[in-house]
Amino acid sequence: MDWSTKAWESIEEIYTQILNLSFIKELTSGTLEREKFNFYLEQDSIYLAEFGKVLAGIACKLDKSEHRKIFLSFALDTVAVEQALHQFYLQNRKKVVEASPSCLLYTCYIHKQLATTSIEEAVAAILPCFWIYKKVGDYILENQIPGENQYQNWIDTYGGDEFSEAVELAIDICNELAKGTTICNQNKMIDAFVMASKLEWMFWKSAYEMEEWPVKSNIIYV
Ligand SMILES: Cc1ncc(CN)c(N)n1
Repeated sequence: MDWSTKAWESIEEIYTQILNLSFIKELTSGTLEREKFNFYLEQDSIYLAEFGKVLAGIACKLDKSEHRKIFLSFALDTVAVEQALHQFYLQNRKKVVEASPSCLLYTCYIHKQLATTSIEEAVAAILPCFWIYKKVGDYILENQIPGENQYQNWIDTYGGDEFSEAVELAIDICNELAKGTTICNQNKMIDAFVMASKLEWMFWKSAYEMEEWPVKSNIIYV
């Protein structure tokens, strides 16, 4: 069994719980309140900015030039496509938004992986960002009720064939890196993959709840 098969089997339950989230159910039916979707997109813009930096950082650490090129293209293309999607829905709204606790936790986690763990673990930590979104996009495409859905543009970005190519490349690189490393490190890669998958679940849950910080501040800038 290759590394990615074991990794996906390790998160089957988390994935099922993602599909059962109200956010995903209402995105599928198109009934998700726009306010919750906008909250999600604003937090996702913060997430994607950090995700892009981590992808570029991973590229710098990869030994194979082919892998480096792929990660640099992820940093440029994939993130650009997603940011364009945000502009479509938010019409370049320039609201200053603070990262929610879950968003901050997730972005700090992927930066921590890049800064303090092996390159294999760092790559494993970003794989759920690709793979879970692809699965969720396909799931929504297959299960949505035919007709107008105000979130169709979002659904089409992740479901269907275009995003698949990037996802397959990311999975293949993980498998190749896993093959070239120790069993112990392969297991650490699984841990990173599982943790990032939990953080994906939290990110959607926190968007639906429009998560706030439990303590407020009254910042006075100079
Ligand atoms: C939180 C999150 N995770 C993953 C993706 C898809 N790259 C995203 N846009 N946002």
